Amino acid sequence: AQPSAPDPIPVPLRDLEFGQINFLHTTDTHGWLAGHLQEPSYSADWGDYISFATHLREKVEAQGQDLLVIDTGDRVEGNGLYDSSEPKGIYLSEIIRHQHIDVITSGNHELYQYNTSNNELLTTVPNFRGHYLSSNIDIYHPTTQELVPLAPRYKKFTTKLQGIRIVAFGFLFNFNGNYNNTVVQPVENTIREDWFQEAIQDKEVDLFLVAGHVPAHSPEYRAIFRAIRKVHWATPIQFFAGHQHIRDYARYDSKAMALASGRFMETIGFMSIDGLSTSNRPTVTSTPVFKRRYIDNNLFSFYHHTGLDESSFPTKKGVEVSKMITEARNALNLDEVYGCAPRDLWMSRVPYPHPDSIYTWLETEVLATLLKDDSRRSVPAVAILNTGGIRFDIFKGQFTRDSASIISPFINDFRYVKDVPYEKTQLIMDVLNKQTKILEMSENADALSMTELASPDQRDVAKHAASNQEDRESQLLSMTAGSHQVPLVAKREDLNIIPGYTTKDDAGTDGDDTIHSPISAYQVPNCIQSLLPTNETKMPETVDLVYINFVQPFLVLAAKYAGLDIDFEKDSEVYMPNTTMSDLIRDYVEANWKCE
Ligand SMILES: Nc1ccn([C@@H]2O[C@H](COP(=O)(O)O)[C@@H](O)[C@H]2O)c(=O)n1
Repeated sequence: AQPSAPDPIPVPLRDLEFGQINFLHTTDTHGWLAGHLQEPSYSADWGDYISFATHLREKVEAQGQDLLVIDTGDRVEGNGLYDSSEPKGIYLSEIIRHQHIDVITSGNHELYQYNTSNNELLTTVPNFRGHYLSSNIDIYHPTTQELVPLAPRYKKFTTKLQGIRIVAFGFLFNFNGNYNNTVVQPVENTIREDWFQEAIQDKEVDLFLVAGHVPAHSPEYRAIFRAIRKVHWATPIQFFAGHQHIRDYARYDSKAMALASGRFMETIGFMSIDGLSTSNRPTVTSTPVFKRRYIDNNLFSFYHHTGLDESSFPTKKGVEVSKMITEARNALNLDEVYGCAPRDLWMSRVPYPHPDSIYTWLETEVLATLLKDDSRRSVPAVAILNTGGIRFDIFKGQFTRDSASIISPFINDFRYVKDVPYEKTQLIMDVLNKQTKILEMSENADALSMTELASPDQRDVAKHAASNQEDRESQLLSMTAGSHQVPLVAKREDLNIIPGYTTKDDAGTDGDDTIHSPISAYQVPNCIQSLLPTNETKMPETVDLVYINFVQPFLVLAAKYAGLDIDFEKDSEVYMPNTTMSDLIRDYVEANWKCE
């Protein structure tokens, strides 16, 4: 772990149940390779994970079993270790490559920016040659301009000890926010292509492995499941899922399961399958047994599951990689303190609006006091921010350079359109926040869903809110299938049961390795707004409609619904040039949150 990482708290744990084939899975790590430096439950780093995988491999191989390591993308954007170097990510790929990963895929975040996808093609794919799969992404090669697959579409391989024959794919969900140097083909079209149909015709297969940056419960994975089942009615299929930032497990039939392993290096997913029929060991009965576990990413869990301790656990490589992370963090000055947060500010642990909601704070403090374009000083404005642009809670205490990247990593500009009737801006806000269903039924249904404006785990909170009438009234949900954060060391006095993930999934409520008490999650809107200046006594007739540029495609639709004829491409201009949300937050912290 990193030198400043808090020690994990001893807690009651459920064991791993090993099988013939075992998997470790990460997804949506978003640069958090140092682990969580303010939360003991998730305080192990990538070096510890390397040691953990090494020991587990030794342990299962000693029993004649196999272990595969999977990563399903969104390794970038979301932490100072990636976002605060210039260019971004100069340390990250070098650190990640030290983990042996058997199947690795791309997420949507690898494709938002031209440089990120090129770096994927020119660095990460070669680093994981033979393991990186890309079934539905093509890229215009930066030198030849030729459209080429980002990586091989699929592979067939056999496991080291048992020779289990696996056909593996690597998918991305139907993403359309990529920069125009990449092409993401919808999954439903990809599975009609000859290469995919040929791959699934193979009769010499013991297991299909579908790794992807695709939610476990999703139309895309359903489609792949159906396509494989049309040809192989009984061959086991193991899906590895991501993107929604939640712990989740989907059961498609008795031989096809999907595991999603959370976000931000909080969770190491574990999966085992026993009773596979293989060419070496054909079995006739065979309904294989699938077991899943969501491991809290900390050394207490790692020691427990490997049966090792402080002195026997660290491997040479693991220690070296932890050191590389420390050095990178130092070089990037990630511990530089901008100020001290006087209290916790939560994304979804409190309702919105609320004095402890990060969104209320942004509206009433940060945007209200700092969002001003010099050339538009005298003009009132309505500023719109998508809640998904904010990625993490703020914890009471030191707010560092790292915190700024963690809270708001994106390089989104502010833009504005002038002379928009104030009333219309409120209609627009209504559409962005409330009219999702109408928009989804419209002809643009495939293109945009307003829920993309919110943070990914909110889709899960919304799902549970809709299915739980009682809780709906208060919008309070106990932590069920979802993600969300444990408030640091909020330890209960009675037992060592600390708040955290209490996952409910298709296999029940016993998936988490750590027995936690639940925490709450509230729904928040897709977008929030601030009227500037805030001391206006009466509502202005017209305003500058200011927005973060990620919102623009959604605004185009919402403005149409509100009866406005705005050509956002032509009529909008940059507001506060060279300023991002992260800059505003940093300025606010420096000016207002002094450390005692
Ligand atoms: N420039 C960006 C990019 C993304 N977002 C928000 O993040 C969501 C996607 O997050 P995942 O980690 O699940 O891929 C997206 O839907 C937006 O809400 C953003 O605000 N700005």
